[in-house]
Order: sequence, then structure tokens, then C-alpha cells
Amino acid sequence: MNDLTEFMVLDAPDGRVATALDGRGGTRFKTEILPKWLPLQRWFAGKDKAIGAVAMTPLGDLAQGEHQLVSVDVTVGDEDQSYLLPISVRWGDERSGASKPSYALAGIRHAGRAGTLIDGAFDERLPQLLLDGLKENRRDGSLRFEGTDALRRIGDPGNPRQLGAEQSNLSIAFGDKIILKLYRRIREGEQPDVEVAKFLTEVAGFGHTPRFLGQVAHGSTTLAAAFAFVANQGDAWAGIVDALEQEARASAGAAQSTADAFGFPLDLGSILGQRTAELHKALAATTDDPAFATEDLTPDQLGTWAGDAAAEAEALIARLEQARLPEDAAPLAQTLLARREALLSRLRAVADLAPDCKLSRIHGDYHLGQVLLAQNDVVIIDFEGEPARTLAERREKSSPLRDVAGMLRSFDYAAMTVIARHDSDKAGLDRIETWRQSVIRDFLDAYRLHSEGAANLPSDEGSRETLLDFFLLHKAIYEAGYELSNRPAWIGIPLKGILDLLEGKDQ
Ligand SMILES: Nc1ncnc2c1ncn2[C@@H]1O[C@H](COP(=O)(O)OP(=O)(O)O)[C@@H](O)[C@H]1O
Ligand SMILES: O=P(O)(O)O[C@H]1O[C@H](CO)[C@@H](O[C@H]2O[C@H](CO)[C@@H](O)[C@H](O)[C@H]2O)[C@H](O)[C@H]1O
Repeated sequence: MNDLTEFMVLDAPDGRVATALDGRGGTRFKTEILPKWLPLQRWFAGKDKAIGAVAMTPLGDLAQGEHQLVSVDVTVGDEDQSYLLPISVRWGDERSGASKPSYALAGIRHAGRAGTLIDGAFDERLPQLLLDGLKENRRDGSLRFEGTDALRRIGDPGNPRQLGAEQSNLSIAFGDKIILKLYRRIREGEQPDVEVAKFLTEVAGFGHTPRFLGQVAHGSTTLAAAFAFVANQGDAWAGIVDALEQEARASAGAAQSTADAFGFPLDLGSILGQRTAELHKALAATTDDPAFATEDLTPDQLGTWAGDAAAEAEALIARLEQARLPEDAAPLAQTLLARREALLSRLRAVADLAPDCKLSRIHGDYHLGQVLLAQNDVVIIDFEGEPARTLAERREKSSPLRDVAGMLRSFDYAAMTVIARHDSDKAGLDRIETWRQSVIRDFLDAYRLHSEGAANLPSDEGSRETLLDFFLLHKAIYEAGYELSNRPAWIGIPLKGILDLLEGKDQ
């Protein structure tokens, strides 16, 4: 795609993106450009599978056709996936030397002018257009802009800037006031990120998540949403990995690991445990809204959880049997394949439990990257749920212990990532392991204390532990599938996690 010779130039009879992508030009764009461009994108979930047919559904035009929002509908393996692709035109040639920027999709020609069609994520005008639409509650063709009064009260929030590229979605900050999030993977139906943020901030009064400010929708599909910006020192994943690396370096060469206490953010276990418990209590708040009203945990539900987790484990095993894995991960996969039956029977055992508790909405994809460090506190973001699941699955009531499991797995990921990056000596490794154990202990102690009496958690300790154990295994299985599809180099972390859990190593 960086080769100048492949730079296709499309004719646009009236200068609009939509007409450049009509007819023969659009066919070539779909068949020759997108199949090569999509797998290069961080957010494309299917890098391990063959791309079949690619279609484009126009969602709406903005600014007299200078931008078009398109749904790219692609068959990936045996699955149909849709992605939001804003396409913008920039008049003037973007090419320099023998290459072009990775966001340049094709050339465009109109009335003697040359321009470039780019991934609108990199266009500096598009965010402002979307924000203006929200403020004015505009309707633009089939695009619906729904802004809240809180958004309109903000006035001029400042200039837009794109936040880090290593994300599933596209997030744009306006000054220190607003975050606009464009959902890359789009699915028809209520977007849990919007629904949960609204419930928490407008109904349950949970103060540790950003306020919902509005959404851009097409039919029942949310394309983008706005939230209050939270001043932060970065997400907890980045903060912890950096701090752990410093710990590993400082311990290197020491005769033994130091017993010093950990400073912020490494000591965040207690505050994160507390905020997580408060979040779960807020999600169990009494309400008439059927999307949030709690439900009983029934034996049938336990059977469904056990069956689903076992089916996912079998699917993972089948993929591992076929996959070419990195050198460090291949022996782990072999061990796991040999322990297949132990894994399946551990998962199926959850069907025999009889905990007395309710189910509620949960975060659904809870990990350190979903937590912003704000002063010495934390703010919880991103209620989209696990990206590989359908919206209906993500909106199901479940057990908050799934979130607890997600966070514990994340502590393990952080420790393993630092160990893998550094040739830590014994003292360094001990220090990281000390951190892993202490953060888990602090998190669980604070969670227990602050979730006292929560209707959506089992009251007896034994059921809590067995359920948590099950969710830890299920999460690690999900992660292994996620890594195979998105970051095969990381697969060793969840594989080791599954094996450790089977061995009974605490997490
Ligand atoms: N309300 C917010 N205030 C400040 N920064 C935010 C906010 N929401 C998200 N961010 C920034 O955007 C990043 C990605 O947000 P997130 O909702 O997790 O998107 P994704 O689903 O792409 O991971 C976060 O790690 C954070 O840096
Ligand atoms: O943040 P997303 O909603 O896109 O979540 C997906 O991607 C995450 C990785 O970016 C993935 O999280 C896994 O890796 C994290 C480290 O990068 C680690 O902290 C998490 O514990 C681990 O699950 C997440 O599973 C996936 O749904």
C-alpha cells in the first residue's frame, strides 16, 4: 500500500467523495484497495483470516460531500463484519517521494484538480463537524445527532486532537473538555458504551466515570459518542507497566528483592478495588428500566455459562492446533492441548453451583487500559464490552465477578509484559511477583469491604471464590482467542495464565 504505483486515482464528476466511490471507481476501491488496507489497521479484527467479499454501505455525507461516512462490510473467514470508515477528501497531492501516508486511500480528480481520499480519522475538519452537529441536534440525511444540554453548556471546548493510534476505536479530545469516540466496529443495536454511561451518570449517580454528552446515530446504530474529558495522567496499564519497569531496573543486581512499599500507581489495588465495588453497586441500583433491572441467577444460567465457556475453550483448542505460534508460546500450547480434558471439566463444574445472588449489567471488558489515573484516584471508562461479542451478548446481565476476573488477569498481563521485555534477574523477578501478589490482595480486600451487601454478588465466600475462579479461566480463554486474532506475539501471556489457573496458582 505504500507503493506509489498502486495509488489508484478515482474520478469524481462533482468533486464529492460519494461520486468518486460510485460505479467503476467504487468497485476498484472495494476490490483492490480495501482488502489490502484493512489488515494493516490496528482495529481490524480478522488479521488471521482470509478476507472475502468487501462491500460499502453509505451512511451519510457531511460538508457538501467533502466527507462520507461509510460502513465497510467485509466477510472475514466465515463471519460478516462491518467497520465505520469516514472518508475525507483533501485537495492537493499527499504523496511525497516514493511513498504516501498510510491513511491515504486513493487519489481523486475533479475539474483539473487533484486530491487525496484519506481515512477521515486523520482529517482535522471532521471532528469539529461532528461536534457542531451534536450541539445543534442536527439531522443530516439518515445521520442523527443527539447532544445533551451538558454538552451545549460547555461552549468552545478548544481544538480537536487525536489520541493514541493503538486503540480499537478512534478517540478525539477537544481541549480538556470533551472526548469524541468514533466506533470502528459497528453493529446494529443499542451501544452498551452509551447506554451504561448514561445510566451510571444520569440515573445511578456514579461519579467515577465520564459524563455522557451525546451520540451520532444511523438508525439504531451508534457511530460516535461524546463524553466529558477527564484530566488524567494516562491509563493505568501504561502507568503500571512504566512503574514496574523502573522497579525491575532498580532491583537488578540487588542481592535480594527489596521489601519497600510500592508507590502510586503500583499501589492502586485498594482504590481500584473500592471504585470497582462502587461501580458494581451502582449497576445494581433499583430501577424500572428493563435494560438495567437486576435478575435472578438461575441454575439454567449457570449451565449456559458453563456450556459457552467450554465451547469457547474447544474452539480455542482447535485454533491452537492449526496456528503457527511464536517460539515461546508453542510449548505452552502443547501443554494446554494435553490438558484439554482438565480444562473442560473445570469449566463445566460451574453448572453445579447454587449461589444466591442477582445478575446485573457489568463493565464487560474490564482491564487496566479501561482505567484512567486521575490524581491519586481512578476513573473507569469504555463500557463497550468485549469487541468480539455481539451487542446482545454484551448487554446481557451477568456477574460483576467477571469484571473482577478481568482486572486480576490484567495485573497478570502487566507483570508478564514487564518480565518479557526485561531480562530481569532473580531480584527483579521477585520484585515483580511481590507486586503482582500485593496488588491482587489489596484489590480483593478493598472490593470485599466496599461491596458488602451488594445484591449482585453471592453472600457466601465459597461461591464467590468458585465463580471467580471460573471467570478467570473463561477470561484467559477469551484473551487467547483475542490475541490469536489481533496480536499473535502476545498469545503466550493468556496461555500461561490458563495453565497457571489449572495448576491452582492464585490470581
Ligand atoms: N473521558 C475521557 N477523558 C480523557 N481521556 C479519555 C476519556 N475517554 C477515553 N480517553 C482516552 O482515550 C483512550 C481510549 O479510550 P477507550 O474508550 O478505552 O477506547 P478504545 O475502545 O478504543 O480502547 C483512553 O485510554 C484514554 O487515553
Ligand atoms: O481495549 P479494548 O476494548 O479494545 O479491549 C480489547 O483489547 C485489549 C488490548 O488492547 C485486550 O486486553 C488484553 O491486553 C491488555 C494489555 O494490552 C491487558 O491489560 C488485558 O488484561 C488483556 O485482556 C482486551 O482483552 C480486548 O477485549
